[in-house]
Amino acid sequence: MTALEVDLVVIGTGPGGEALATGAAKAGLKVVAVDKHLVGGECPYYGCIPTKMMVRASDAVAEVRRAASLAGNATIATSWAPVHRRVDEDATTHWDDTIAVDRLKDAGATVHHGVGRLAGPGRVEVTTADGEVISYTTRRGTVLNPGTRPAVPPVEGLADTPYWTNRDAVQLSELPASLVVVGGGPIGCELAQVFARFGVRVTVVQHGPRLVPANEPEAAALLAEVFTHEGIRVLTDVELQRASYADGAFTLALDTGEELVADKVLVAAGRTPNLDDLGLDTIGLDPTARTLHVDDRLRVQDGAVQGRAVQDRLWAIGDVTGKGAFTHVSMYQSAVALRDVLGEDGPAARYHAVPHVTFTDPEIGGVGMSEQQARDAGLTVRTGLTKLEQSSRGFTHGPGGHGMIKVVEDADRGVLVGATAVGPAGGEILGFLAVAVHAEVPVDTLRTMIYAYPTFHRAIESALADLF
Ligand SMILES: Cc1cc2nc3c(=O)[nH]c(=O)nc-3n(C[C@H](O)[C@H](O)[C@H](O)COP(=O)(O)OP(=O)(O)OC[C@H]3O[C@@H](n4cnc5c(N)ncnc54)[C@H](O)[C@@H]3O)c2cc1C
Ligand SMILES: NC(=O)c1ccc[n+]([C@@H]2O[C@H](COP(=O)([O-])OP(=O)(O)OC[C@H]3O[C@@H](n4cnc5c(N)ncnc54)[C@H](O)[C@@H]3O)[C@@H](O)[C@H]2O)c1
Repeated sequence: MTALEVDLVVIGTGPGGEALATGAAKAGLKVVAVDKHLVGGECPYYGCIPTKMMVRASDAVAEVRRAASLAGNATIATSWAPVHRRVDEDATTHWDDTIAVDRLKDAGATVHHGVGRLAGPGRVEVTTADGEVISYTTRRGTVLNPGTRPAVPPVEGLADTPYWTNRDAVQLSELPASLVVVGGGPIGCELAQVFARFGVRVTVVQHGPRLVPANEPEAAALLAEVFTHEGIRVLTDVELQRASYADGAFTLALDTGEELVADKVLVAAGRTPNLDDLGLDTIGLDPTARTLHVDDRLRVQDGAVQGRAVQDRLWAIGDVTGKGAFTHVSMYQSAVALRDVLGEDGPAARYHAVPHVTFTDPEIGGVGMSEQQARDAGLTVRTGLTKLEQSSRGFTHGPGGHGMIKVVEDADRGVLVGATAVGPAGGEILGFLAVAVHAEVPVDTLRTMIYAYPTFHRAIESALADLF
């Protein structure tokens, strides 16, 4: 075993870990970054980037189909080949991270492909891909950014079938004729719509009462309506009881008595945090935990003792902090933690205005609290809602113009604490609402400004007028 001393070890290079390692190395620290798979993490290779390329393609298909009622005959002979090519070549360079590794090395970091584990306070053990074990003592500390992997629900027989996860779904070169998507969260919904628009017969099995449950129920209802209209079968409040695979077909038994038969099954039923093989027990933390407690500088806390760091100089960022499993949260935390690592001043992390967008069509953007969360927090809540179709822009847009704006006000303070924007550009409209929630802009100010006509965002004015 080789023993070395460095300033900082970053275990896991998701988007935040990669950025933090780069920043620390550029600032002159001796940095080691270790990833057991690809530098950059889930987002560029199996998550955001490839799936948004797929979404872009399926939106193009939908727009061609809508053109018929707007501009005359248009037909499209869909092909998955260009989608696969873009994902394979442009997005992931064949799932090869050489460019990212070189970028990190150019910044001055040492990069290992291997597994990093804590080995007691201030110590990290790295087992490289070729079996070498290096023991690092860290002068500044360690940053944990291990991310998550797909969770597999404990359904009888499922583990023995060749089910897909998001990792398989983004690598497809050909599409199946039929697909069951298990899970109606963002991954399940984005991919269900993509594949359906390319001609796959899709059924979504969601064990909760609605799709995309992290969003307002009105948004979920609208999405279910659009899915049904597009030919996607949406089953909510159903439990998958058994799964089997034989002769090239999956059979899924539901608690309703129905048996679904499909060519493929995509499991998109949540994520398992990569905390179980990180050596957390060597510093007194529970390796079976689902999240790591962090303070507003991302220092890992002893969950049992309020305000006590588990050890000096251990940070965690990204999905495992439980503050929102999004790339922008990982990146935001990365910047806050980097300042702390470097001993620089700057704003602490706040999460009152975390935005999120599910890139279905319509896009579902949300920021801050839902109405229910605001009520549960004991706020005096007023809400306002307007349908996009009732706005001039929604009306002129015609097909594909479904959407809504919902705003949630803390009436005692007269500020928005949450908002939802659903529509063709829901994620972009959300930007306006994110500023309002983040900066706590008074509702009176929002009500008395000028909204360009006829934009989608002008519907925000109507939602504000509806507050009661
Ligand atoms: C299909 C899909 C679509 C998504 N779309 C979006 C989107 O549109 N927008 C958005 O904001 N978010 C999206 N996300 C979520 C986003 O990918 C994650 O929030 C983001 O990657 C941040 O994760 P992270 O920084 O926690 O780490 P991850 O990206 O999960 O990376 C963690 C890294 O740590 C490595 N690692 C783990 N344990 C060890 C260890 N012991 N030693 C060494 N290395 C280790 C892993 O190999 C991995 O490379 C999507 C996710 C999926 C799955
Ligand atoms: N556009 C985006 O920002 C985006 C896109 C995709 C993923 N993500 C991130 O990745 C995370 C993981 O996404 P996800 O969709 O896998 O997880 P999720 O936890 O958000 O949703 C999974 C869904 O599966 C359902 N489910 C769980 N077990 C089930 C079972 N046995 N049968 C049927 N349904 C079951 C749950 O009710 C839940 O609604 C998300 O929380 C999100 O933060 C973000």
